[in-house]
Amino acid sequence: MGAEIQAGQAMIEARQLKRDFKARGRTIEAVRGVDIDVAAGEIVGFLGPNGAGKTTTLKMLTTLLRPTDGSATVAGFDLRRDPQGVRRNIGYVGQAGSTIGSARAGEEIVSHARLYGIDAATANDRARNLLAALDLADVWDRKCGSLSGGQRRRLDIVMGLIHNPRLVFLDEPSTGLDPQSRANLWTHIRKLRDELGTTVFITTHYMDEADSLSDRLLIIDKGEIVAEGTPAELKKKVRGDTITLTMREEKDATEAAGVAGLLAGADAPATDGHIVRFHVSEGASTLPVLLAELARAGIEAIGVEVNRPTLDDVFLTLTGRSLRD
Ligand SMILES: Nc1ncnc2c1ncn2[C@@H]1O[C@H](COP(=O)(O)OP(=O)(O)OP(=O)(O)O)[C@@H](O)[C@H]1O
Repeated sequence: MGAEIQAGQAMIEARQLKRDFKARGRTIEAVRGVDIDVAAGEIVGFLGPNGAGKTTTLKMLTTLLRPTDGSATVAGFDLRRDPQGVRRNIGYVGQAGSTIGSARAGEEIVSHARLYGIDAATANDRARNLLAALDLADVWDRKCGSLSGGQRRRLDIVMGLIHNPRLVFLDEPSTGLDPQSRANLWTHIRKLRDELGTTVFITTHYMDEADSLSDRLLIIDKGEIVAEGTPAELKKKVRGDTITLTMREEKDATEAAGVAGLLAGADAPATDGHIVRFHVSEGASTLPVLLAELARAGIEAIGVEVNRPTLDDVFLTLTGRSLRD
């Protein structure tokens, strides 16, 4: 048995967790030995570009995939020695969702709870409480397929929490939702932590989601953790502002990058099609100089933006690439 975990103690402690895949005679090092520490009661965002190793890591931590190497304790249970213990004490909400469209929401949750050996009366009580907590009190008799995208995602979360796990994994929970439903989902995830004390480990490739929802972030790239800290701490790593120029022609972008690279305090500009992006220590005072230099070179920008540092800039600074790539 794993001991009861108090707030602030380790809920996930992974050491050098590694997973290779063999495909067509090649070895793909999907996760190259990551250390992950999550304390009880935290909301931790796991952020990285497509193919970085988020899902593979999540599958290892939830016992769905065996690590090639390394060790982990999850919710107080050893991943290798007691995968059953891990499974019983975590919730997992995958990308695909777990509800059947033609089933009625209340019955669906109760039958899911019965799979965990929870008696019908307890399952009923818990289902009603969780539905109320996620603003779904009136969907009990509704068919799952008739719910909105946001409601259905929250219903998936209810399913993942029905056995009272202390730790829940959410794999890209807001993918496909409109901005308003996404913001609403974040409010509910925060409420889960605040009211039930649930530890939340959430994968996402949305920077705004990672930024506004997470207490702490882990950024993964090419199977390795490249940064870790609160969103504010990470953004402090990036000094200055980002200037983004949109040019009419791709060849203008190359020329504009040449001009921008000569400005005082500018780093090496990155071009992407018609777009040129670079950092300067102070955007507002650099802008007039930049526009004058572009005019002198006979090139005109059709769009100019100055932005404060984002998590994408953190990633760009660390890896030289954009998270969106
Ligand atoms: N079963 C598999 N067989 C072979 N290669 C795999 C397998 N699963 C994942 N990979 C590879 O491992 C790497 C990491 O994939 P993973 O799905 O963990 O990334 P991800 O960060 O979750 O990406 P996404 O945001 O696209 O879901 C990728 O190069 C992927 O192609």
